[in-house]
Amino acid sequence: MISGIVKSGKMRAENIYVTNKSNAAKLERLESRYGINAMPQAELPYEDIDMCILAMKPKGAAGVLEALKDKLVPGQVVVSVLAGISTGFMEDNLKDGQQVVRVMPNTSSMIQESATAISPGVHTTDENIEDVKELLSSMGKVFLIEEEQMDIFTGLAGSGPAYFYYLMEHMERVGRENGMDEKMAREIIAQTILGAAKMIIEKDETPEVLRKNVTSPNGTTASGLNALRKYNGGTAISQAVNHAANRSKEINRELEGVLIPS
Ligand SMILES: NC(=O)C1=CN([C@@H]2O[C@H](COP(=O)(O)OP(=O)(O)OC[C@H]3O[C@@H](n4cnc5c(N)ncnc54)[C@H](OP(=O)(O)O)[C@@H]3O)[C@@H](O)[C@H]2O)C=CC1
Ligand SMILES: O=C(O)[C@@H]1CCC=N1
Repeated sequence: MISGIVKSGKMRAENIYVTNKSNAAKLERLESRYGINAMPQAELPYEDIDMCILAMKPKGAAGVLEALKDKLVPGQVVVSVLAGISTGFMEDNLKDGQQVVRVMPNTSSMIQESATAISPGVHTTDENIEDVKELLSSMGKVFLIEEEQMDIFTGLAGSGPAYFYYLMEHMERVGRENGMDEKMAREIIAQTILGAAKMIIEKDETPEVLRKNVTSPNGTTASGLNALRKYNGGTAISQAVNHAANRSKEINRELEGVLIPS
Protein backbone atom coordinates (compact mmCIF):
# COMPACT_ATOMS: atom_id res chain seq x y z
CA MET A 1 0.00 0.00 0.00
CA ILE A 2 2.79 2.39 0.89
CA SER A 3 4.52 1.68 -2.39
CA GLY A 4 1.38 2.35 -4.45
CA ILE A 5 0.45 5.51 -2.55
CA VAL A 6 3.96 6.96 -2.72
CA LYS A 7 4.37 6.06 -6.42
CA SER A 8 1.10 7.78 -7.30
CA GLY A 9 2.33 11.06 -5.81
CA LYS A 10 -1.16 11.59 -4.29
CA MET A 11 0.38 11.92 -0.88
CA ARG A 12 3.80 13.24 -0.03
CA ALA A 13 6.02 10.60 1.54
CA GLU A 14 6.95 12.95 4.38
CA ASN A 15 3.27 13.06 5.39
CA ILE A 16 3.12 9.29 5.88
CA TYR A 17 3.95 7.90 9.33
CA VAL A 18 4.44 4.17 9.83
CA THR A 19 4.90 2.00 12.87
CA ASN A 20 4.87 -1.72 13.63
CA LYS A 21 5.07 -4.07 16.60
CA SER A 22 8.79 -4.47 17.17
CA ASN A 23 10.77 -5.05 13.97
CA ALA A 24 13.10 -2.02 13.92
CA ALA A 25 15.01 -3.26 10.87
CA LYS A 26 11.77 -3.34 8.86
CA LEU A 27 11.00 0.26 9.85
CA GLU A 28 14.47 1.35 8.74
CA ARG A 29 13.98 -0.45 5.42
CA LEU A 30 10.61 1.22 4.83
CA GLU A 31 11.98 4.63 5.68
CA SER A 32 14.95 4.36 3.36
CA ARG A 33 12.97 2.74 0.51
CA TYR A 34 10.00 5.12 0.46
CA GLY A 35 11.17 8.26 2.26
CA ILE A 36 8.29 7.97 4.75
CA ASN A 37 8.60 8.52 8.52
CA ALA A 38 8.95 5.20 10.35
CA MET A 39 9.06 5.10 14.14
CA PRO A 40 8.13 3.13 17.25
CA GLN A 41 4.49 3.53 18.32
CA ALA A 42 5.35 5.70 21.32
CA GLU A 43 6.80 8.37 19.00
CA LEU A 44 3.80 8.68 16.62
CA PRO A 45 2.28 12.19 16.48
CA TYR A 46 -1.26 10.88 17.15
CA GLU A 47 -2.85 14.33 17.39
CA ASP A 48 -1.77 15.23 13.84
CA ILE A 49 -3.13 12.10 12.13
CA ASP A 50 -6.00 12.53 9.60
CA MET A 51 -6.29 8.87 8.68
CA CYS A 52 -4.99 5.90 10.64
CA ILE A 53 -4.59 2.73 8.57
CA LEU A 54 -4.51 -0.55 10.52
CA ALA A 55 -2.74 -3.45 8.80
CA MET A 56 -1.74 -5.96 11.47
CA LYS A 57 -3.05 -9.56 11.57
CA PRO A 58 -6.77 -9.77 12.44
CA LYS A 59 -6.01 -11.45 15.79
CA GLY A 60 -4.14 -8.31 16.86
CA ALA A 61 -7.17 -6.06 16.26
CA ALA A 62 -8.66 -6.02 19.77
CA GLY A 63 -5.36 -5.10 21.45
CA VAL A 64 -4.52 -2.39 18.93
CA LEU A 65 -7.99 -0.81 19.10
CA GLU A 66 -7.77 -0.77 22.88
CA ALA A 67 -4.39 0.98 22.67
CA LEU A 68 -5.73 3.50 20.13
CA LYS A 69 -9.00 4.25 21.89
CA ASP A 70 -7.64 7.05 24.07
CA LYS A 71 -5.12 8.35 21.54
CA LEU A 72 -7.53 9.09 18.67
CA VAL A 73 -10.62 11.28 18.65
CA PRO A 74 -13.68 11.38 16.35
CA GLY A 75 -12.73 13.30 13.22
CA GLN A 76 -9.68 11.13 12.67
CA VAL A 77 -10.68 8.29 10.35
CA VAL A 78 -9.62 4.75 11.23
CA VAL A 79 -9.20 2.58 8.13
CA SER A 80 -8.75 -1.16 8.54
CA VAL A 81 -7.52 -3.68 5.98
CA LEU A 82 -7.94 -6.58 8.42
CA ALA A 83 -9.78 -9.59 6.94
CA GLY A 84 -12.89 -10.51 8.90
CA ILE A 85 -12.92 -7.52 11.28
CA SER A 86 -16.19 -5.57 11.02
CA THR A 87 -16.78 -1.84 11.28
CA GLY A 88 -19.09 -2.60 14.25
CA PHE A 89 -16.24 -4.29 16.10
CA MET A 90 -13.97 -1.32 15.49
CA GLU A 91 -16.64 1.17 16.56
CA ASP A 92 -17.40 -0.81 19.73
CA ASN A 93 -13.73 -0.73 20.68
CA LEU A 94 -13.00 2.92 19.88
CA LYS A 95 -14.43 6.20 21.22
CA ASP A 96 -18.13 6.83 20.65
CA GLY A 97 -18.60 8.49 17.25
CA GLN A 98 -15.19 7.50 15.85
CA GLN A 99 -15.31 7.26 12.06
CA VAL A 100 -14.16 3.90 10.71
CA VAL A 101 -13.87 2.46 7.21
CA ARG A 102 -13.26 -1.20 6.42
CA VAL A 103 -11.25 -1.84 3.29
CA MET A 104 -9.95 -4.87 1.43
CA PRO A 105 -7.06 -4.24 -0.97
CA ASN A 106 -4.87 -6.85 -2.62
CA THR A 107 -1.14 -7.14 -3.15
CA SER A 108 -1.32 -5.55 -6.60
CA SER A 109 -1.52 -2.28 -4.63
CA MET A 110 2.25 -2.33 -4.98
CA ILE A 111 1.96 -1.56 -8.70
CA GLN A 112 -1.24 0.51 -8.42
CA GLU A 113 -3.43 -2.30 -9.81
CA SER A 114 -5.34 -3.39 -6.71
CA ALA A 115 -9.06 -4.14 -6.73
CA THR A 116 -9.95 -2.56 -3.40
CA ALA A 117 -13.32 -2.60 -1.62
CA ILE A 118 -14.42 -0.05 0.96
CA SER A 119 -17.35 -0.13 3.40
CA PRO A 120 -18.10 2.74 5.78
CA GLY A 121 -19.11 2.48 9.41
CA VAL A 122 -22.14 4.21 10.95
CA HIS A 123 -20.40 7.49 11.87
CA THR A 124 -18.56 7.88 8.56
CA THR A 125 -19.39 11.00 6.55
CA ASP A 126 -19.56 11.32 2.75
CA GLU A 127 -16.41 13.43 2.98
CA ASN A 128 -14.60 10.64 4.90
CA ILE A 129 -15.59 8.15 2.19
CA GLU A 130 -14.37 10.47 -0.56
CA ASP A 131 -11.06 10.98 1.25
CA VAL A 132 -10.52 7.24 1.67
CA LYS A 133 -11.57 6.55 -1.93
CA GLU A 134 -9.23 9.24 -3.21
CA LEU A 135 -6.29 7.82 -1.26
CA LEU A 136 -6.96 4.19 -2.15
CA SER A 137 -7.55 4.96 -5.82
CA SER A 138 -3.83 5.75 -5.88
CA MET A 139 -3.27 1.98 -5.58
CA GLY A 140 -5.83 0.81 -8.14
CA LYS A 141 -9.60 0.60 -8.61
CA VAL A 142 -11.88 1.20 -5.64
CA PHE A 143 -15.34 -0.36 -5.20
CA LEU A 144 -17.80 0.94 -2.59
CA ILE A 145 -19.67 -2.15 -1.36
CA GLU A 146 -22.12 -3.16 1.37
CA GLU A 147 -20.21 -4.56 4.31
CA GLU A 148 -22.13 -7.85 4.06
CA GLN A 149 -20.35 -8.40 0.74
CA MET A 150 -16.89 -7.96 2.23
CA ASP A 151 -16.39 -11.71 2.81
CA ILE A 152 -17.12 -12.62 -0.79
CA PHE A 153 -15.04 -9.66 -2.01
CA THR A 154 -12.17 -11.01 0.10
CA GLY A 155 -12.63 -14.45 -1.49
CA LEU A 156 -12.64 -12.97 -4.99
CA ALA A 157 -10.15 -10.10 -4.86
CA GLY A 158 -8.27 -9.97 -1.54
CA SER A 159 -7.12 -13.57 -1.94
CA GLY A 160 -7.67 -13.60 -5.72
CA PRO A 161 -4.10 -12.87 -6.86
CA ALA A 162 -2.96 -16.10 -5.18
CA TYR A 163 -5.27 -18.23 -7.35
CA PHE A 164 -3.82 -16.71 -10.49
CA TYR A 165 -0.28 -17.24 -9.22
CA TYR A 166 -1.17 -20.86 -8.46
CA LEU A 167 -2.56 -21.27 -11.97
CA MET A 168 0.60 -19.69 -13.37
CA GLU A 169 2.82 -22.00 -11.32
CA HIS A 170 1.08 -24.99 -12.91
CA MET A 171 1.15 -23.59 -16.44
CA GLU A 172 4.81 -22.66 -16.04
CA ARG A 173 5.67 -26.19 -14.91
CA VAL A 174 4.05 -27.70 -17.99
CA GLY A 175 5.94 -25.22 -20.17
CA ARG A 176 9.22 -26.30 -18.48
CA GLU A 177 8.37 -29.98 -18.80
CA ASN A 178 7.98 -29.39 -22.51
CA GLY A 179 11.41 -27.87 -22.84
CA MET A 180 10.53 -24.20 -22.63
CA ASP A 181 12.83 -21.77 -20.87
CA GLU A 182 11.35 -21.03 -17.42
CA LYS A 183 11.55 -17.24 -17.66
CA MET A 184 10.16 -17.15 -21.16
CA ALA A 185 7.27 -19.44 -20.14
CA ARG A 186 6.50 -17.11 -17.21
CA GLU A 187 6.48 -14.06 -19.44
CA ILE A 188 4.25 -15.76 -22.01
CA ILE A 189 1.74 -16.83 -19.34
CA ALA A 190 1.73 -13.41 -17.66
CA GLN A 191 1.10 -11.69 -21.01
CA THR A 192 -1.71 -14.17 -21.72
CA ILE A 193 -3.43 -13.45 -18.39
CA LEU A 194 -2.89 -9.71 -18.79
CA GLY A 195 -4.39 -9.81 -22.30
CA ALA A 196 -7.41 -11.82 -21.12
CA ALA A 197 -8.03 -9.39 -18.23
CA LYS A 198 -7.70 -6.37 -20.54
CA MET A 199 -10.16 -7.92 -23.02
CA ILE A 200 -12.74 -8.18 -20.23
CA ILE A 201 -12.15 -4.58 -19.13
CA GLU A 202 -11.95 -3.00 -22.59
CA LYS A 203 -14.38 -5.06 -24.70
CA ASP A 204 -17.41 -5.04 -22.40
CA GLU A 205 -18.03 -8.73 -23.11
CA THR A 206 -18.75 -11.57 -20.71
CA PRO A 207 -16.04 -14.14 -19.98
CA GLU A 208 -18.36 -16.76 -21.48
CA VAL A 209 -18.55 -14.97 -24.85
CA LEU A 210 -14.80 -14.36 -24.90
CA ARG A 211 -14.14 -17.99 -24.02
CA LYS A 212 -16.36 -19.15 -26.87
CA ASN A 213 -14.54 -16.80 -29.26
CA VAL A 214 -11.25 -18.61 -28.50
CA THR A 215 -12.76 -22.05 -28.89
CA SER A 216 -12.65 -23.40 -32.45
CA PRO A 217 -14.85 -26.47 -32.99
CA ASN A 218 -12.82 -29.59 -32.35
CA GLY A 219 -9.72 -27.42 -31.91
CA THR A 220 -7.02 -27.16 -29.26
CA THR A 221 -8.95 -24.95 -26.83
CA ALA A 222 -11.99 -27.26 -26.90
CA SER A 223 -9.67 -30.08 -25.99
CA GLY A 224 -8.09 -28.07 -23.14
CA LEU A 225 -11.48 -26.98 -21.79
CA ASN A 226 -12.77 -30.56 -21.90
CA ALA A 227 -9.85 -31.57 -19.71
CA LEU A 228 -10.65 -28.71 -17.29
CA ARG A 229 -14.25 -29.98 -17.06
CA LYS A 230 -13.18 -33.62 -16.75
CA TYR A 231 -10.89 -32.74 -13.82
CA ASN A 232 -13.48 -30.44 -12.19
CA GLY A 233 -11.48 -27.26 -12.76
CA GLY A 234 -14.59 -25.08 -12.46
CA THR A 235 -15.60 -26.64 -9.14
CA ALA A 236 -12.06 -26.24 -7.82
CA ILE A 237 -12.10 -22.52 -8.64
CA SER A 238 -15.57 -21.97 -7.09
CA GLN A 239 -14.49 -23.87 -3.99
CA ALA A 240 -11.37 -21.74 -3.61
CA VAL A 241 -13.43 -18.52 -3.63
CA ASN A 242 -16.09 -19.97 -1.30
CA HIS A 243 -13.54 -21.30 1.17
CA ALA A 244 -11.69 -17.99 1.33
CA ALA A 245 -14.98 -16.11 1.85
CA ASN A 246 -16.00 -18.60 4.54
CA ARG A 247 -12.65 -18.19 6.29
CA SER A 248 -13.27 -14.43 6.37
CA LYS A 249 -16.64 -15.10 8.06
CA GLU A 250 -14.99 -17.57 10.41
CA ILE A 251 -12.27 -15.07 11.44
CA ASN A 252 -15.10 -12.64 12.16
CA ARG A 253 -16.87 -15.17 14.40
CA GLU A 254 -13.65 -16.18 16.17
CA LEU A 255 -12.47 -12.65 16.88
CA GLU A 256 -15.66 -10.73 17.52
CA GLY A 257 -16.19 -12.99 20.52
CA VAL A 258 -13.36 -11.13 22.26
CA LEU A 259 -15.06 -7.71 22.52
CA ILE A 260 -13.37 -5.53 25.10
CA PRO A 261 -15.89 -4.49 27.77
CA SER A 262 -16.24 -0.68 27.82
N1 LIG B 1 -1.48 -9.94 2.41
C1 LIG B 1 -2.52 -9.56 1.67
O1 LIG B 1 -2.60 -9.78 0.46
C2 LIG B 1 -3.65 -8.82 2.31
C3 LIG B 1 -3.70 -8.69 3.67
N2 LIG B 1 -4.74 -8.06 4.26
C4 LIG B 1 -4.76 -7.91 5.71
O2 LIG B 1 -3.58 -7.22 6.07
C5 LIG B 1 -3.20 -7.58 7.38
C6 LIG B 1 -1.71 -7.83 7.44
O3 LIG B 1 -1.40 -8.93 6.66
P1 LIG B 1 0.10 -9.20 6.27
O4 LIG B 1 0.71 -8.00 5.64
O5 LIG B 1 0.11 -10.47 5.53
O6 LIG B 1 0.76 -9.40 7.71
P2 LIG B 1 2.26 -9.27 8.21
O7 LIG B 1 2.40 -10.22 9.35
O8 LIG B 1 3.21 -9.36 7.06
O9 LIG B 1 2.36 -7.79 8.77
C7 LIG B 1 1.72 -7.41 9.92
C8 LIG B 1 2.37 -6.14 10.42
O10 LIG B 1 1.63 -5.68 11.54
C9 LIG B 1 2.55 -5.27 12.55
N3 LIG B 1 1.91 -5.37 13.86
C10 LIG B 1 1.52 -6.48 14.51
N4 LIG B 1 0.99 -6.15 15.71
C11 LIG B 1 1.06 -4.81 15.81
C12 LIG B 1 0.70 -3.88 16.81
N5 LIG B 1 0.18 -4.28 17.96
N6 LIG B 1 0.90 -2.57 16.58
C13 LIG B 1 1.47 -2.16 15.42
N7 LIG B 1 1.84 -2.98 14.42
C14 LIG B 1 1.63 -4.30 14.63
C15 LIG B 1 3.72 -6.21 12.40
O11 LIG B 1 4.85 -5.63 13.03
P3 LIG B 1 6.35 -6.23 12.94
O12 LIG B 1 6.89 -5.71 11.63
O13 LIG B 1 7.03 -5.65 14.11
O14 LIG B 1 6.21 -7.71 12.96
C16 LIG B 1 3.82 -6.32 10.87
O15 LIG B 1 4.58 -5.28 10.33
C17 LIG B 1 -4.07 -8.77 7.79
O16 LIG B 1 -5.04 -8.32 8.70
C18 LIG B 1 -4.72 -9.22 6.49
O17 LIG B 1 -6.02 -9.71 6.73
C19 LIG B 1 -5.73 -7.49 3.52
C20 LIG B 1 -5.72 -7.55 2.17
C21 LIG B 1 -4.70 -8.25 1.45
O1 LIG C 1 -4.77 -14.33 3.41
C1 LIG C 1 -5.29 -13.44 4.09
O2 LIG C 1 -5.90 -13.68 5.13
C2 LIG C 1 -5.19 -12.02 3.61
C3 LIG C 1 -6.52 -11.38 3.43
C4 LIG C 1 -6.72 -11.28 1.95
C5 LIG C 1 -5.43 -11.62 1.40
N1 LIG C 1 -4.59 -11.97 2.30
